[in-house]
Amino acid sequence: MYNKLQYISQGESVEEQLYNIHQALDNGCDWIQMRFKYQKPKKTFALAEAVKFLCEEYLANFIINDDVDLAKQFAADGVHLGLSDMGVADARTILGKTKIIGATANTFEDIIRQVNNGCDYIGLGPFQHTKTKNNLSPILGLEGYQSIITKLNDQQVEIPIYAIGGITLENVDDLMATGIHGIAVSGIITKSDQKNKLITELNEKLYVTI
Ligand SMILES: Cc1ncc(COP(=O)(O)OP(=O)(O)O)c(N)n1
Ligand SMILES: Cc1nc(C(=O)O)sc1CCOP(=O)(O)O
Ligand SMILES: [Mg+2]
Repeated sequence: MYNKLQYISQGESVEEQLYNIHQALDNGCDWIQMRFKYQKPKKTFALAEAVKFLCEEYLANFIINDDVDLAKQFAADGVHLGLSDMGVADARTILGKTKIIGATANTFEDIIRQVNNGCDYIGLGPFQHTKTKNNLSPILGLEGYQSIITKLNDQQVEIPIYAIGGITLENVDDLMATGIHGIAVSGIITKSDQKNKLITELNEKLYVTI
C-alpha cells in the first residue's frame, strides 16, 4: 500500500529544490513528488538526475510532476498528471504497468474518469486556498471530501485518495476521518523550521489506527 504522506517539492532554483527535497527526506518523508514548473529542460534534467539519486539513497518513492518523458528517461517510480496534462491512458502506454500514475481530481466525476483510464491514486483538491498553486479548482472543504468519499463508497470504487491544497497539521484528523488514504503537502514542510517534529506528528496522525 502507498505511503500516506507525499511531499511536493518547492524551490525557485535547482539548488533550492534540492535543498528542500533533501531536508524532507532527512526528516522522514519517503515519497517525493518533484514539482519544478516552467523551467528550461536543462535545469529540469539536472534536478531529476539529482533527485533520482537522492531518492534511491533514502529508499523513497520518486514521482515526477507533469513530465511523462522525463519520468521514463530517469526510470522514476511514477508521474503525477493533472486534468490538463497528458492523459493517464497515454502515460500508461509510455510508462508501462509497473509505474505509479497519479491523477488530479476535483469532483466525483473526475475521479471516475481518471480511475477508468487506469490511474493508481488520486490527488483530490484543493482542500482550501493555497499560495503554492495558481488557478485552483473550486475549494472542496471538509464537506466536499465527505460527500465525494461517500459516493465512492456507495459505488464501491476503491482507489487511494490523497487530499491536497493548503493542508496543515490541524486539518489532518478531520481529513482522515472522511476516509481518504493520505495527504500531499508542500508549503507546511518547506516552510517549517521544525521539520522532524512536523513530519513525525503528521505521520502519527496519518498512521493512527482507530
Ligand atoms: C498529489 C497531487 N495531487 C494534485 C496535484 C495537482 O496536479 P495538477 O493539477 O496537474 O497541477 P500542477 O501540480 O501540475 O500544478 C499534484 N501535483 N499532486
Ligand atoms: C500542487 C497542488 N495541486 C493542488 C490541487 O488542488 O490540485 S493544490 C496544490 C498545492 C499543494 O501545496 P500546499 O500544501 O503548499 O498547499
Ligand atoms: Mg500538472
